[in-house]
Amino acid sequence: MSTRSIPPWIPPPPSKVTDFDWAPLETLDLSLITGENMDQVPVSVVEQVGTAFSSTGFMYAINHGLTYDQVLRQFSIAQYGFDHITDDEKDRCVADMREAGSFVGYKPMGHWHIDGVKDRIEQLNFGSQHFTEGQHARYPSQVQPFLEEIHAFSRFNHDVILRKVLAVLSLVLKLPVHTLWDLSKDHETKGLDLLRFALYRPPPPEDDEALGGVRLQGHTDFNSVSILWSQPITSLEVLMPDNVWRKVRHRPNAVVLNLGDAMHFISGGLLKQTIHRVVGPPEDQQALQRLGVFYFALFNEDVPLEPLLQSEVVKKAYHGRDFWAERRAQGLPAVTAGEWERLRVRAYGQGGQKKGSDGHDHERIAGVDVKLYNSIPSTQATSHESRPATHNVRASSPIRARHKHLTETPRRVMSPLRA
Ligand SMILES: O=C(O)CCC(=O)C(=O)O
Ligand SMILES: [Fe+2]
Repeated sequence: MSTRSIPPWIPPPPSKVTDFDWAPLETLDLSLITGENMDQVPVSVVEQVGTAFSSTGFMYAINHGLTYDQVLRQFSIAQYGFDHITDDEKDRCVADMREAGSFVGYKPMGHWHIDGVKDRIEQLNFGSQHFTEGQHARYPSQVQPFLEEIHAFSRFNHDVILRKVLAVLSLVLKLPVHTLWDLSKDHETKGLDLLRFALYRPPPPEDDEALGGVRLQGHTDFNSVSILWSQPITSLEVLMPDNVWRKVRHRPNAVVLNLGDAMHFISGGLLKQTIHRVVGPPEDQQALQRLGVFYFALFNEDVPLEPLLQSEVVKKAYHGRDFWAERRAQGLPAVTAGEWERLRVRAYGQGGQKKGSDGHDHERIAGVDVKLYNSIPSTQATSHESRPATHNVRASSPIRARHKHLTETPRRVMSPLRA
């Protein structure tokens, strides 16, 4: 494999602000899952993961098998890409989000306009079906020399981390250990998995002002399992079961796992698609760019998002519910994983949301009510200095809103994306 020499990406220093009410997340030790087919799973792991994903819905995972240097190499490639791709190449490779509902390629800043505010997130998305040589031209020429390395890393996410997580989750659903893997394994021919590099640039103060410091609106991911490679900028927040946003603490060389809509549907709602968002970091990180590396896994595109009712626990969780009632009433089947992904990508951030009586933004996708959250206050550190700077300046910031008992109308902010 080529390992072209490029400047190493040095993780930015962690914030000195540490007195947050951090999200108390469980840690999955992936080395406990063994066997050639990654199907030897201790009972204690099944219990731990089952509890985590039916409550908080987020977990750390460690001992995945890559060294931190191997992971940082991907961050270096990502940074190199964002630093060197020319405007012409960005234009040439822009992802067809509106028509095809696909993130594959380059996502420019500002594709999402909400209430006149443009997002400040650039992305490069590598599709699992688009690593073959004939597909290389989809990607900017500046990153083409790295596609082999990116592909290998992407495969590692799928073939090791995802496979282990799906083995555990199949057992959580009391199904044969390979069930969820069998629905996901053909990602290079029938899948829409994405390896994503993302660069969050600090917004101009007026944008932060308008959006209350929120940079990616509270959302659920669209896919099955999201693998977020931990990075040091303190910005990711999870909406916990007690309805409080808590920050996810950086752990070097760990991943943060969460589940998306597709897993929620297929498990009859037993497994949670947890709401999360990205907010401005503490003062000492405000000026920094935030680089992210993510793997968004999905079931193969033709898999219907029907609950797996052969599982007794799924059946029980689904009792009295019908995710696809509206479609059935029109004589239509449940959507497939691919359809759901494309519909959400197309709609995302295009202004189709409506404010609900609960204050959240709602989008109707395939007859399902999809919520985008902005109005719940963030839990903050106890000291004044530790609050994100943007949260100190606005009368209507989330912090102030909390003190006003949430009487303000929530703002519409950029919704997230994918996954
Ligand atoms: O930037 C992050 O940490 C999370 C990004 C995210 O939630 C998404 O892209 O769906
Ligand atoms: Fe997300």
